[in-house]
Amino acid sequence: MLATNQLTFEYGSAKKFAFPDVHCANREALLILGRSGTGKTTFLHLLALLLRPKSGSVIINQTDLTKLGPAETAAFRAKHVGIVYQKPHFVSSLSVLDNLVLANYLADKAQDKERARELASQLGFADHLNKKTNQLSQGEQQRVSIARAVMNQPDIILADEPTSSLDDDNTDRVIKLLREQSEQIGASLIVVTHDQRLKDAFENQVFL
Ligand SMILES: Nc1ncnc2c1ncn2[C@@H]1O[C@H](COP(=O)(O)OP(=O)(O)OP(=O)(O)O)[C@@H](O)[C@H]1O
Repeated sequence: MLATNQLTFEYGSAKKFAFPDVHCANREALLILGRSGTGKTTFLHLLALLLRPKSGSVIINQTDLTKLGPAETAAFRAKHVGIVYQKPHFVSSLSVLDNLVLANYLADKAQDKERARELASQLGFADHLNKKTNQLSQGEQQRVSIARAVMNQPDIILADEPTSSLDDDNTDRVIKLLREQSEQIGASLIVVTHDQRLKDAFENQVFL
């Protein structure tokens, strides 16, 4: 479960944001829509406490993330939050498999190569596990990114514009995979996007 309460943020005094309150229960999905520049990435980064709000709270399960110190926040995020970034960030010197188990390492968990292989076959990139990530197409990298986000069975999955560079077929596929994965592990799924194609795929929507 994720809930926010009266979140505000500033990039200096010229750029101020007051975000609407959002709530997303376990197994629910929420689409946050907004045009370019309305603060979607900023909002997603506040939900993951990658940015610290000026005021307000971010509650995940029973924990108010804004009350945690930096080290506790990083540990909480690694264990409980899976993030699919707008542009996938991988360690380019590592294989796809090692990029996946890196998520275990960062969450202080045992490396689970079996789960990585299982996710790779579910998400359709099992043949690429030993390749470097830059040898994969954009659509394949996006699927690896989803697998990495769910490696630790997080409570919350946050996805930033996961479909903006994909064609219609891959867009449908990525949204289906995100929804299936979040339902399988009982997570809350929050997607921020300007991609109007996603409007029909989500019942719960908030506009920034
Ligand atoms: N580090 C920063 N310092 C100052 N201003 C910033 C910074 N990051 C973003 N902004 C500004 O804040 C606003 C919101 O940016 P943000 O990236 O959150 O928007 P967005 O809705 O995700 O946009 P897009 O859909 O184009 O990715 C923009 O006007 C941007 O220029």
